[in-house]
Amino acid sequence: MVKAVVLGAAGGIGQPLSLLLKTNPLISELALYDIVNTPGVAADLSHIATPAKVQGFLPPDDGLKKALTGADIVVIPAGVPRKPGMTRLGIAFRDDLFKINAGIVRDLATGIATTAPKAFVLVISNPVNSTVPIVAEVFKKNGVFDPKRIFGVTTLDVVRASTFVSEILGDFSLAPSIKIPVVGGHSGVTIIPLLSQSSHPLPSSLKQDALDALVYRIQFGGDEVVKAKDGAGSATLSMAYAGAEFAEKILRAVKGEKGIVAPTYVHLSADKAGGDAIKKEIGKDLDFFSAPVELGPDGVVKINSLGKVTEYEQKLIQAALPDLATNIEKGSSFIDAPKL
Ligand SMILES: NC(=O)C1=CN([C@@H]2O[C@H](COP(=O)(O)OP(=O)(O)OC[C@H]3O[C@@H](n4cnc5c(N)ncnc54)[C@H](O)[C@@H]3O)[C@@H](O)[C@H]2O)C=CC1
Ligand SMILES: O=C([O-])CC(=O)C(=O)O
Repeated sequence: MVKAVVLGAAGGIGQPLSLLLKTNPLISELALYDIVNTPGVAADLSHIATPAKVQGFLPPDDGLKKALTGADIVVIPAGVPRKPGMTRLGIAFRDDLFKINAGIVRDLATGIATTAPKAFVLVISNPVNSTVPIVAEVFKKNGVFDPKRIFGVTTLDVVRASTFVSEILGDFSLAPSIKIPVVGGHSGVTIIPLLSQSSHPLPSSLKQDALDALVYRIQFGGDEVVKAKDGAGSATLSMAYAGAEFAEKILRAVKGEKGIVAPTYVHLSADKAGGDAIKKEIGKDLDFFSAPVELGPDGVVKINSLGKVTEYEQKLIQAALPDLATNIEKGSSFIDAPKL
């Protein structure tokens, strides 16, 4: 029996993500929580002939607690998305996104820490580089922090890398089999695609400016969608796909499947030796980093090395570090200093 919970289940990501989780045969119970509309979304999904029993919950009558009771895996796409002109973190508009989402994530994390502290927590809400540290701090405050069980979902960057490389290779049918580690964090220059390790090498004729453009497209893929949606939000459907894919990997690992590895943004103490090795590779003592992580029944088994990186990729890593450090500090200090 596996109970999955979606917090923010009525939103742009929440609805298609809940649909995909409802169709996952590994899930037997699906609880949908949001501040609006979950009874309708749950009723709708509950007619689908798959095993998961679906229920919707709202804040009144302890809805969050009821949704989370007995949870094995909790996915959090709650919060506001970007509008054109906003970035995920930083000054002005971006601070508005952080301010709102930081408080939402803190409150939801408190609910998980007090009701389902052993659940795997998958954080989608932006800015991921800061919201994951918020969850970690809340768990520490409640004395239940287990770094092996808290994940920032960076799968959309991995999915985009596969898709965009398939385009360059001129064969979309390759997209599902192209594997590229994308490491670092989840915003702008903190997104580091290690294209030299692609399972399907880029053409040797690819010029430097085309490589730069590809890296830029992976780092700022979110902007493409924000612009195209023209005020109606950011990526939702591709994110739902990516979130469901990552959740499925966790569930397969829990069931005992071995050798499942996925890039994800974790606290580097989740595997002390592996985490220390990453710190050495990047040359900085960061608490969080997205690295290829081997998953098992209790979450993180091993944080894998970044492997052989080119000089170009080492520069991308170095360019990411200042932002990452600032983002992590911003999230971590939010719990101790809630006044912004
Ligand atoms: N990690 C990633 O790769 C990605 C992350 N995102 C982020 O995901 C988040 C959600 O995006 P969308 O679904 O497009 O937004 P949305 O606005 O369509 O949906 C958000 C949902 O959260 C709900 N919500 C707000 N406060 C809540 C609370 N306290 N408890 C429970 N639910 C609450 C809202 O009612 C709404 O239904 C945003 O922060 C966005 O930036 C988006 C795309 C990719
Ligand atoms: O760009 C955004 O704001 C949403 C996001 O995280 C993405 O699409 O990768």
